[in-house]
Amino acid sequence: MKKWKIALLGLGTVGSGVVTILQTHGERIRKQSGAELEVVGALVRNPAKPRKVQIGRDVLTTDIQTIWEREPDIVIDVMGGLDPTLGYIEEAISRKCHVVSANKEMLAAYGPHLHRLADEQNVSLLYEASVGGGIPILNALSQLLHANRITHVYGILNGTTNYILTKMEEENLAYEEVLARAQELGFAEADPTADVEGYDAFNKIRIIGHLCFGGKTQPLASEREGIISVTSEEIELYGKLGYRVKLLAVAERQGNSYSLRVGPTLVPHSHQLAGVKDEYNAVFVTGDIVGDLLFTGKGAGALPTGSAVVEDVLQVVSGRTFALEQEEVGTQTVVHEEAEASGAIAAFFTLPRRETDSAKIRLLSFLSSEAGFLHAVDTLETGDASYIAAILSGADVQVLQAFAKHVNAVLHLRAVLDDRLAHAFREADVTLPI
Ligand SMILES: NC(=O)C1=CN([C@@H]2O[C@H](COP(=O)(O)OP(=O)(O)OC[C@H]3O[C@@H](n4cnc5c(N)ncnc54)[C@H](OP(=O)(O)O)[C@@H]3O)[C@@H](O)[C@H]2O)C=CC1
Ligand SMILES: N[C@@H](CC=O)C(=O)O
Repeated sequence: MKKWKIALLGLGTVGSGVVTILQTHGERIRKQSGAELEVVGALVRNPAKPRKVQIGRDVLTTDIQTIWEREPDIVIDVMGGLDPTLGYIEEAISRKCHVVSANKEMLAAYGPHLHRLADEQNVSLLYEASVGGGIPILNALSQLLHANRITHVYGILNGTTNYILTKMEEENLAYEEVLARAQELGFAEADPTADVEGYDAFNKIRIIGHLCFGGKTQPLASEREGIISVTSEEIELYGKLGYRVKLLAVAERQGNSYSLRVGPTLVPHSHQLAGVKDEYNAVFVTGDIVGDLLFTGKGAGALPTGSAVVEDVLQVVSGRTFALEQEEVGTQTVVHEEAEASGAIAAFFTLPRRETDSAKIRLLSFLSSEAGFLHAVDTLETGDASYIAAILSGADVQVLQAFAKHVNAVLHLRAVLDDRLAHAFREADVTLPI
């Protein structure tokens, strides 16, 4: 039986999950793969820190040279970040180590570069855990959908924000409280700003973009928005209109180019993505031959993510690697507002209490007659403010923004994922809640 020496870079949430799986499933892994996996080193910052797994003190090191001296066959990056991680991974490849990584930040920025180095050294590079936790989405895109041209990918790709949005809606908990819980559960990034401001989901959709549309593209950050502006009042009002707010990541082929976008999006209660709750992720893929596919599972946490890492290690043992899409398409950058101008858009207005009822009436009357085609509207009053939620087609974003300013309202615009609205255009009959 061939022995494979493994070095872990990092032994936190995911690294501990990997070690746990190797310990609990070692016998099964040996039988299934015909390989003996041995952890010969684990790079950490603080070797004295209590660990969630039993591991020999001599395995831990703070010195990368010690890792190289142990001559690993496979290096697993569960450490995260760009610096010094990228340098370590370049070094690992130059030493002809196979690489498995969970590090979406690094792969979104340097995936094509690392693929080139890995190809030159003829080693495997796999990173299933970087997108969708335990869901085998990248293996499917990279290895099982070659004949298909992927036309769309819609995903809930961040467990932390999906957990926050779910708990805000179902348990009426405050944003800060749920974020703290997500951190305790090990879902959130070291700096949770990456989760709540949409950078993490953007990195993941960018990695999907490389695999579906090729690696030579540089999308702009202006297409990314997180959930920090989403309030419980907004969730409640859109809920009354039949929608759930989800942080959706979208990659879409457009002719010979494609667009990437991340933002809070209204998903109708009847849509499969609306039922994806807590830390679960889901990826909706459309191929030109196969049609629609839906992948779902836990998108964060030690064991789901550890499972993806260990399965990648077994792919390495079988001689497999990920491959980028070969048919390059150019990139068309779609700015958030433009993306929505052609279809439906959701507008959420907050009017401070000091504004008179007349501002609310003017706003409702503008929405019903001048702002575009109004599909649905509802209002909510609290001690502090009045809220108006509207779903419109054919609205001019600049006109909406100007009118909001005119009546001293704060406006948040959201994308809407609802094919039914195209058909409902000019058929709906909306009664104003005045
Ligand atoms: N948590 C999750 O659910 C998921 C995480 N990921 C990704 O997996 C990676 C790891 O995440 P996670 O396990 O949550 O992170 P943690 O913060 O829990 O663990 C990071 C580990 O890396 C070590 N480390 C960090 N920087 C250095 C450094 N400069 N030198 C040596 N060791 C270092 C830490 O050492 P020490 O323990 O001594 O501090 C720790 O063991 C990240 O890329 C993350 O984005 C991907 C999918 C899901
Ligand atoms: N912070 C990430 C962890 C997994 O990628 C998330 O919440 O999804």
